[in-house]
Amino acid sequence: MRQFSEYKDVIQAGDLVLIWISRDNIKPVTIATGATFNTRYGSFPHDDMIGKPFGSQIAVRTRGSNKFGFVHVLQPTAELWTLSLPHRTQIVYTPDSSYIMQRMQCSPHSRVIEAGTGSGSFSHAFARTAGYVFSYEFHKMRYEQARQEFEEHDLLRDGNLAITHRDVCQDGFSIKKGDTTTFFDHEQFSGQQELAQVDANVVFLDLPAPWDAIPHLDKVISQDSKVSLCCFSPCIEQVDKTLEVLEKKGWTEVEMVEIQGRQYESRRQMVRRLDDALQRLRDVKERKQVGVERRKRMFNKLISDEEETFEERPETPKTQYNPFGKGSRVKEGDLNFQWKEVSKVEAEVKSHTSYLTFASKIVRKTRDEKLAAKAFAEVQDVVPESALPSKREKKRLLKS
Ligand SMILES: C[S@@+](CC[C@H](N)C(=O)[O-])C[C@H]1O[C@@H](n2cnc3c(N)ncnc32)[C@H](O)[C@@H]1O
Repeated sequence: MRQFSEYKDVIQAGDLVLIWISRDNIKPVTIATGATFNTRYGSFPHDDMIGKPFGSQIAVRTRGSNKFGFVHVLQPTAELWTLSLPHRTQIVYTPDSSYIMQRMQCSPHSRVIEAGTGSGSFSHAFARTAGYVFSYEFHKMRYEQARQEFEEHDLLRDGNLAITHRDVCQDGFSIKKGDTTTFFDHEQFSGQQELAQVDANVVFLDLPAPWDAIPHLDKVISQDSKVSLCCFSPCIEQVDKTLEVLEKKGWTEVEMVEIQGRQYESRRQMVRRLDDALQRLRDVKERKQVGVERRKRMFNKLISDEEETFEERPETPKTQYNPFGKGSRVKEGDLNFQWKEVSKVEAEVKSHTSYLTFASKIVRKTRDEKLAAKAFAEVQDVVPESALPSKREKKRLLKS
């Protein structure tokens, strides 16, 4: 079973699981009979997890107390892997990777180039969505670690990912036999070909100097379909240099985007009217007047040397409803009052990770009439006759 792209119901020995201890603490563990997973909340025997459905809560009694510690055992997904993977580099997080993939229309039809691999965070997301992923890393140790992880996660042999040890800025993206790569390990590619057909239509560059890698792309990108590119750069100076090369190399539709995650706090606020404010002022004035009169009476009693008696504090009616805070408390959303939805946004932006520079390229701009006719024929099978263009319209479209 491909652990990151197929689902199963029950945990078995040998499965990679992600153990959710807390929101910031998720640990990848391979389940083994007789093994134990130790945390500060207690020791969890793997045997308690085997046979349970994924997502189960596993509880153990904390030693020396009557309390229980618990964890949740989750099935691996690209998103959870991003939160739990061992960091070897800065990584791309899900808010960025999901946006980038949808902007580049990444789908099972996509052949992706990713450089560098880094900690393999984005590689997992790409591998789940794309048809094939070519990932490149020039740091030998990071290459080895990522290769081993991809192997353990079934992304290589039976999967749709290949990693190549390469400095793409210097040596480009072409892969040939003899290179340090997992590409030719795949049975399906173990034929006679010497040079790999990369044919990428999605390119993602998370490198310090993407402008040095971009000129090498022409040799490996698709000649027949639109190619989308995204460069992930933390500094605006890098964006500037990238833009220069993109223009020189004929990339179009260039756009720079920055993702800024913000926390919105949404709640309901009671609707306050002018009448409410006037009522509140009258109320305050009335209470003040009662107090002044009471103090005046007490003072008169003192100087007239009358026997001191404690006057009962006059009962002032309790405010039933005060939209300005004090008085009877009204629960947020109480149906007896009117409310409006409001939201508060965090004042500071905390999440700048990088600037995303998008561009696209169409290499062969001539129209393949046979392919167009085939596409029309395919559309005809799924679209009702009435929604299709007339014969004359079709001819005109084909000519245009
Ligand atoms: C920020 S990390 C990539 C993180 C990755 N996107 C992730 O989500 O885990 C950048 C990686 O690019 C690699 N790198 C830098 N320059 C390179 C080059 N010229 N060729 C190949 N890899 C390179 C670095 O070794 C590093 O591992």
